[in-house]
Amino acid sequence: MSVSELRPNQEIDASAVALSSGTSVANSELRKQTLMVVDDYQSNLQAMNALFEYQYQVVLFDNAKDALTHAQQESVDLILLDLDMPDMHGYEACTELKSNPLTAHIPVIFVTASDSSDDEAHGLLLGAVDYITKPVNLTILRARVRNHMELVYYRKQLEFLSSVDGLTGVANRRQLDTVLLQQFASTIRFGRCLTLMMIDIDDFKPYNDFYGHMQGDDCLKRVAHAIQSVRRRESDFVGRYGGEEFAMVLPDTDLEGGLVMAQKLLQTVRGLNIEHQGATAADRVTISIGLTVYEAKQDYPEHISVEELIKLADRQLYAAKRDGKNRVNYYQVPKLPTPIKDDTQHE
Ligand SMILES: Nc1nc2c(ncn2[C@@H]2O[C@H](COP(=O)(O)OP(=O)(O)OP(=O)(O)O)[C@@H](O)[C@H]2O)c(=O)[nH]1
Repeated sequence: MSVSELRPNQEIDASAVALSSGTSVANSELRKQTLMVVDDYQSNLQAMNALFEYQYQVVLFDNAKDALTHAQQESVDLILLDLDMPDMHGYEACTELKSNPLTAHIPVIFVTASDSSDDEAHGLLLGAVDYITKPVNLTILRARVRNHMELVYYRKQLEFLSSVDGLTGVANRRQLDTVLLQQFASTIRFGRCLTLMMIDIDDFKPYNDFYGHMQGDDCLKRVAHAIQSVRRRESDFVGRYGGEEFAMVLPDTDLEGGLVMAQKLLQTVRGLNIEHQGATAADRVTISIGLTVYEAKQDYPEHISVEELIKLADRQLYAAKRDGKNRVNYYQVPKLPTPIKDDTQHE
């Protein structure tokens, strides 16, 4: 049977549907995986749509150029790609997909009338995960698509698990480093500003000593959750820096906005009202914050590194501890002519 003769497949494969649930462990929302089909024949597109629409979100393109643009902008899990298309050959499209960091991870299956083994070898060497020849055996096509979708699902689960801190559920240090590096690079490139906050639970050693390590873990989780809850924008990012220290990255946030967020953090953690008999600053759990704002300025020739940015925020964190804890200390890069010292930042 040729592709153009395909008919809707009424049988829904239960295992494939189960595997098409969302891509993150934390986010349990059910999301159909997305299958992109690129073929210049409308009848083939409609046939593929009919075959897969029950299991997957199917997006159809009759030309490679629009398909490539879509794949860069939207989430696509797997691509069925024709070889002979007027606007761009399938090999060329595959090469473009694989050379773009935004689309390189998307598996490509060639679906083509060419059954030459040289063509198949070439397609696979270009990075395609599979090569299917027309006329297509429907059962085999469905099975192959399902198998590759399964791999995509598990790969995404692994990616998610490897980026999350097991105890608190916020991003782990690895992910934090990656995001901070990306955001800082884009801040410099586009001449914007960025706030970095290093956040440390006060007197956490005495807390562990007094209440026990398990309750210490519980306290860490609650504080991490409270810090997360203060996020306002999609781009605001929280990660566990290590031990009882967290970091918050706020792109496009200046000193004023950063201090507002820091105040909210201090209040929110105090508002948890977690009793702490060994605390020096209050009778409950508090945090101290070291805040650095970086403003990319045209006339400021020296760009500091991410490591220096962290060091500057850490220095402010130590200063906040030294000044009595439960407060925020800050620094602006480039340094302001007269640094603001704002004593209203703490109780
Ligand atoms: N329960 C628990 N404790 C942790 C974890 N990670 C680090 N800690 C503890 O956090 C404590 C940090 O203590 P210190 O670095 O001395 O700091 P502190 O007592 O908070 O003092 P200040 O930072 O000056 O307020 C240590 O006792 C660590 O064992 C964790 O995952 N769970």
